[in-house]
Amino acid sequence: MTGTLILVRHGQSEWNLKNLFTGWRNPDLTEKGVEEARETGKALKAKGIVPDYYYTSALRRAQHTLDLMLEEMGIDNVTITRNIALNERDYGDLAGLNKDDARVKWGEEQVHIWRRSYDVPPPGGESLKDTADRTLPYYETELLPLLKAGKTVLVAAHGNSLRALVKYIEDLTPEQILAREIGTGQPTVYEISTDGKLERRVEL
Ligand SMILES: O=C(O)[C@H](O)COP(=O)(O)O
Repeated sequence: MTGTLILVRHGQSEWNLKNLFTGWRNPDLTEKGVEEARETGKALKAKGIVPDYYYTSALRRAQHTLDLMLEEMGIDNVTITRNIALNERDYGDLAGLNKDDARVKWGEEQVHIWRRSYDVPPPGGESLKDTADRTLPYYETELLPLLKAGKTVLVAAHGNSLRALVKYIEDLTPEQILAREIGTGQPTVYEISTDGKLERRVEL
């Protein structure tokens, strides 16, 4: 029996809307973000998916996304595990800055390197590799045993913590993962075999 892993990026946040680097800062969802989370919850419900376990980060936008999805799925009274291992990449000194202002200040190329290189961290923050170094051990110790046992696990998290997981699960190169954008509210669904390997990606 395969396990099912559902990864969902939080809906649009107030800082996504304002085009600000967010990282570990803690804005909530916009109205559009609320709607995106609800739509994803409805899509999972329509597929008859009922998760056994629920995980999210320590940040409000991901927690709120999960709560809204559960509401749409008609699920309540479940245990939700929150852990900073699933937090967004820490954007360090860039957090709170406008992404276009940062391009003017440091140049398009430098900002692109900070945002989309694999192992160059922004000043005072984490690279995608640093993010993977906390996200993957958590996946391996907490989530993978459940998936190997055939459980369905729902994770509401962030663009870059999810990118770290997607890279590992799909065995992508740094170049491949950096070209992969995960939209707000977007689900990625995998079936994982009893030996912990990716069996297939499922389109919702
Ligand atoms: O933290 C942020 O600013 C965003 O959620 C992700 O930003 P990115 O697209 O620059 O990686």
